[in-house]
Amino acid sequence: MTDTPSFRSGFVAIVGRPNVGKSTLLNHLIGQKISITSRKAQTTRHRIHGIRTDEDCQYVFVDTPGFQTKHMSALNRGMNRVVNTSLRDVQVVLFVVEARHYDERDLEVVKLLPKDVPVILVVNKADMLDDKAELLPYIQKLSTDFTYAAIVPVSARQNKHLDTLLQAVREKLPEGEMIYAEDEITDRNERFLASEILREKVFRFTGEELPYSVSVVIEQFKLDGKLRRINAAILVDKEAHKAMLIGSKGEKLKEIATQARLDMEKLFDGKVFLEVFVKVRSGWADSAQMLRSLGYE
Ligand SMILES: Nc1nc2c(ncn2[C@@H]2O[C@H](COP(=O)(O)OP(=O)(O)OP(=O)(O)O)[C@@H](O)[C@H]2O)c(=O)[nH]1
Repeated sequence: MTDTPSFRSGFVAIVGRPNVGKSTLLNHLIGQKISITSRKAQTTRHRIHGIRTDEDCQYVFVDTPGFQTKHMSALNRGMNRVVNTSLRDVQVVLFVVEARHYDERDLEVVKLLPKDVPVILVVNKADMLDDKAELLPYIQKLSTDFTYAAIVPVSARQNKHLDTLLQAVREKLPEGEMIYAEDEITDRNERFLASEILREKVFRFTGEELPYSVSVVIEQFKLDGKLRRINAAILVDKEAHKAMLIGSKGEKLKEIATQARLDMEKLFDGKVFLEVFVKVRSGWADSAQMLRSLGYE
């Protein structure tokens, strides 16, 4: 008698301090770019579900924002709440750290790890170690801070050992039916994806000059036949930031909007008419109402 493995499914949260590679990991695990990565820390501010359906398992990933301890504005407090909330209803937590750097910011996240949900420690960027023998003592050190269900070194960027990771996750998921239809990749709509793309361009074209409090709001998203008409606002908290974004003769904003439009057209597979405004909103990062309107509860 052959023993076919039973189907398993469940929710998996990805947590870790900024810049450890959570978005990269998610993208590679689900094989499609839905969450935007950037070299600038903390670009992921929303929960994103990514779904991977294999023959014997469906993984529903929850991507949580980086855990920011440096600037505790209302925005960041909101983000910490998102981290907490997203850990409550999952079956497995992936705690991502870097192969080389482990500091007090990682320990802040350790404090949030649930005791009643299996936590798998994902040691990412293993490709950065010249000598792989460094891994073992490093892992030993990390495992004294928490009782992990498994520890898996990977390279998200190079797609290394992701199969091992998926296997480790599957073992911890309960037997059950598919949660989402097979062709659903993300539960985020085009409006959200448009704002993510624009936000990525803002960070890319302004480098380190702009603070993290910059935000993007899609004010209008209309389908006009096959054309998508999108009006977006980039919210900044100082006139100086507005000038920085607009650039001399509006060159920078034009470049940002053009690159964003091209990416949107590729993703939506259709023409996009994109208008982008820059607005100054003083003290917005501390406005509870603003947080709500951006989807943070
Ligand atoms: N060398 C190496 N770099 C990686 C790997 N995975 C991610 N990176 C890089 O690390 C940087 C941060 O990656 P992200 O995926 O944006 O990190 P994140 O944890 O989602 O960051 P936040 O959104 O700030 O929380 C990017 O420049 C990635 O290309 C990896 O396996 N190896």
